[in-house]
Formats: sequence, structure tokens, C-alpha cells
Amino acid sequence: MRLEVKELYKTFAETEVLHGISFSVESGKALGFLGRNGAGKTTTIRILMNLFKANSGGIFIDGKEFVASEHQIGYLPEERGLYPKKKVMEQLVYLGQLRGLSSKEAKDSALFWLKRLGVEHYSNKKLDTLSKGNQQKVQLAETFICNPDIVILDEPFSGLDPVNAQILKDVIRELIKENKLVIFSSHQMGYIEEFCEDIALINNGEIVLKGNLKDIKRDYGMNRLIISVVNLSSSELEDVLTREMDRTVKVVDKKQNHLIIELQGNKTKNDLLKELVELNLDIEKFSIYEPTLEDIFVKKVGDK
Ligand SMILES: Nc1ncnc2c1ncn2[C@@H]1O[C@H](COP(=O)(O)OP(=O)(O)OP(=O)(O)O)[C@@H](O)[C@H]1O
Repeated sequence: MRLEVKELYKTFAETEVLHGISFSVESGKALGFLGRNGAGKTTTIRILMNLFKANSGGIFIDGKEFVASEHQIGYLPEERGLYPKKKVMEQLVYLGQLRGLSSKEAKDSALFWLKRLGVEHYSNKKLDTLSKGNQQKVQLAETFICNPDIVILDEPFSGLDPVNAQILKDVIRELIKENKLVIFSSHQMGYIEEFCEDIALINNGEIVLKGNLKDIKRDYGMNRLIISVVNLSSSELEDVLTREMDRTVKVVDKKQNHLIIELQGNKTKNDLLKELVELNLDIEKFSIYEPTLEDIFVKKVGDK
């Protein structure tokens, strides 16, 4: 399955907040959908879920118009939507039935997910008597109850401790392996790097970066290397490079134990290596620099 979002425009009270959003995502992959607060992620997802109507543009699944109600979608919204005063199992069965399951199917599936997420012993408790993290797990059980083909998760790790985060990580990896189509929105870049093959970065209602995360990292790391030298501090090495090799490298960042440098002009890493050896420098670290998603995010949308 391939879901395509094409040229979405959305206006609220004469203010345009989406200015032609386009991206796509395929089954068996997770798309990391990220952007600063107010960038337009939730609005886009709500249009996908048919909770808002776009002013123009369209959403397509395998080339045909996408109608949310015709698909089993597991949507974990930003604002959680369960009944605080109802018992956990009771509301999961009710919500499962609303989504087309029989009462038995809903109960079996609810039990499966509550067990999988380690909260089955709260089945008969009212939701609002559970801790925040455990309420989040019940919300996740509700998201997965219908064995959805499309899974949209907005900050799914919020409120989970590291042990529970690990359980959810395993679940998400399984979903991807089971060929589900996953859209994952989060401000926690580390999680996006763990699961998402592709990303779409939205800023002020426009997609400013999209594609395969590995390719994007390679492009952003282009011509940059990490180096350090035995017996020289980063500052001392910086001085040597600036003095002796300013045509070959430019220092772009200085860390405590290494420098991040950029090759200049047509210089290659072999040229650099040769020059370092000629200067009798004892190389300790010499590797291609790969930026983190956070580096890319800050660089792309940090000052806008
Ligand atoms: N119902 C609404 N009425 C008016 N403006 C809205 C409405 N919903 C969203 N907006 C505006 O649309 C813009 C995009 O908001 P949106 O909630 O989509 O951002 P977001 O990327 O999900 O942000 P966050 O990371 O903070 O959740 C914001 O300027 C917001 O104020």
C-alpha cells in the first residue's frame, strides 16, 4: 500500500496554515513526520483522518482517493480520547465494537493488547484511577485493537518509562515487520531515527525536507569528517589545521575530544590523510561524520 498526500492546503479563519503539503509513505515502512510546534503536523493528520477538510489537494491510496472510513486505521491522537470514568475493558470492548468488531473479537483483542503492554490487571479499573503512563498504554491498546493496516502515532512514547518504552518499541518494530503503514510523529528525534526509514519535515505549513533518512544524513554529512590526533587537544589540532592546512580543511565544530572538519574545494579524504601524515601527526580518529536527525532538524528549521 502506498499512501500519497498531495498538495494539501488548509486555511483557518483566513489564515493559511498548510501551503501545499506533499509526501508519501509505503506499507512496511515508517515515516517520521516531524516539525516544530505549530508547524502543521496535527492539522495534516486530522485531514488524513477526515476530521478536517482540506481547502484543496488530495490524499490517495494506491492511486485511488483515500477515504479514512474505508480503512482500519489505528490512530493515537495527540489529545487522548478515552473515557476517564469508564472501566478499561468495558470501554475497549465498546470502542472495538464501534470499529466493527464483534463483542468477543473486541474482548479477545483488548485482552491481547492489554497483556502485550503489561496492563491486563487494570481491566476492571476505571481509567482515571490509572497512572498517566498506564492510561497511555490503554490508549495504545485501543489504537491497535482492530489490527489496523495503517497506524498513525502522535507522540506515542509520552509518559512511558524506559521499560515500557522498550515494550512499545518492540511493538512498533513488529508492526513495521507485519507490513503495516506507519506514520510516526514525535519531537523525540531518537525514536524517529530508530524506526523511520523515511522522514518528512514540515515547517510553517510547508514540507522543507523529505526522503530516505540515510540519504538525507549522507547529504548533510557530505565532505565532513571527524578527526582527532594523539597528544593534541581539539584546540591545538584546530590551530595546526588552520595554520598548515587551510586550503584543505575548514573546522566546522570543536568537541572536547575531536574536531568536525569540512574538506575544501576538490580535496578528498585521502588528500587530507596524506597531509596529516606528512605533518607527522599521529591520527587517533578519522571517520566520516554522520549528523544526527536533531542536527539536521536544528539546521533546517532551527532559526525560522
Ligand atoms: N482548529 C483550529 N483553528 C484555528 N487554528 C488552528 C486550529 N488547529 C490548528 N490551528 C493552527 O494551525 C497551525 C498548525 O497547528 P498544528 O496543531 O497542526 O501544529 P503541530 O505541528 O501539530 O504542532 P505541535 O507540535 O505543537 O503539536 C497553528 O498555527 C495552529 O494555531
